[in-house]
Amino acid sequence: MITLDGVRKVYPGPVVALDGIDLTIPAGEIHGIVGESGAGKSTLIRCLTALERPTEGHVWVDGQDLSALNPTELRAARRSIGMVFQGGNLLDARTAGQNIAYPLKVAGLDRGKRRDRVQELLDLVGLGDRGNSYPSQLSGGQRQRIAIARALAARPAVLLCDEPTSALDTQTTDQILTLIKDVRDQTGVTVVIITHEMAVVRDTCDSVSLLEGGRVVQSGRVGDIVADTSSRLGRAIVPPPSVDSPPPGRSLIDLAFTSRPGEPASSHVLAVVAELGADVTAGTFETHGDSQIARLVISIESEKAGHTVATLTDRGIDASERAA
Ligand SMILES: Nc1ncnc2c1ncn2[C@@H]1O[C@H](COP(=O)(O)OP(=O)(O)OP(=O)(O)O)[C@@H](O)[C@H]1O
Repeated sequence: MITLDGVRKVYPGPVVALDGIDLTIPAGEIHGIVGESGAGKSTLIRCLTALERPTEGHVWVDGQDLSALNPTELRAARRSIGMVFQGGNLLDARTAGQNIAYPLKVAGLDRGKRRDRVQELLDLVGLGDRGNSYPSQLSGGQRQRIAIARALAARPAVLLCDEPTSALDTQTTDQILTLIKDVRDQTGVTVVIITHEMAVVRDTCDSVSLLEGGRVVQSGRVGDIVADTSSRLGRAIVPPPSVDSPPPGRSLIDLAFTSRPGEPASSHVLAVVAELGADVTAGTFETHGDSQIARLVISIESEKAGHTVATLTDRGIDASERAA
């Protein structure tokens, strides 16, 4: 479990990078941290590894208040925190196996136990026969698998991933995210993923926090956030479908709604759309838990657009005209 309690970080300048962060991430959860460049994501992750000390507040990782530890205790505590960076950050002059063994050597594990643990980790990340390969002989996805194995070597309670897939293509990204989920399922490790890719949040994270100007402006279960049609973050995670511009004289209207057991919204919404004489242009439907999240684009004659949005809104449907 990770807890941040009133964490502020002010750099000389002064630059307020974190402005009072309160956040709890339960054990075994995969939590995404999203936000624009400069929002404070890297500072937050550096505070979680104690590479950075908060100016105010406390960071608890796996039951330990990092701010209360002396340098020796901190070195030991860092072993319970694994880190994975964009691009892997492997040591090029060492083989995959030696990269994974390195933290075990630092931890003082004897050679035989190291060898067994390295093989176990290579198997865990699906590269059981690549221990003798150098990073330059591996693909980007394979290097990232080795980086994950190295981060897990000392059996950390927490795995911090800073943009783990942003250097990878879509297929490799999916494989790495599946691996992170499998690792969490098998080991119970708590995972924090910093990402600018909303698809990572949608497909992988249990919960998410949005940082803006060093503050958490929204935080919660991904399923709840995407089900909340008024949430900007929810719409970023499940975006409306992209469609071509409408022909002259017609306008597009975006609808967002959520169907839950006992509250099936789709037939109601489609009936209102038909009653108003609008056409359905495109739609996205996604299931999160027991909710079905819908984003619909409808088209209508431009002079009826204002009335259509007002009627839909009156009937409790989230609707907005798409800017031309
Ligand atoms: N060492 C530093 N000294 C002074 N200011 C810093 C330092 N590190 C970060 N900052 C500032 O703190 C703020 C937050 O930066 P941070 O790197 O945490 O944001 P970020 O969300 O990770 O951005 P990015 O996505 O671009 O990496 C920014 O205004 C940044 O310029």
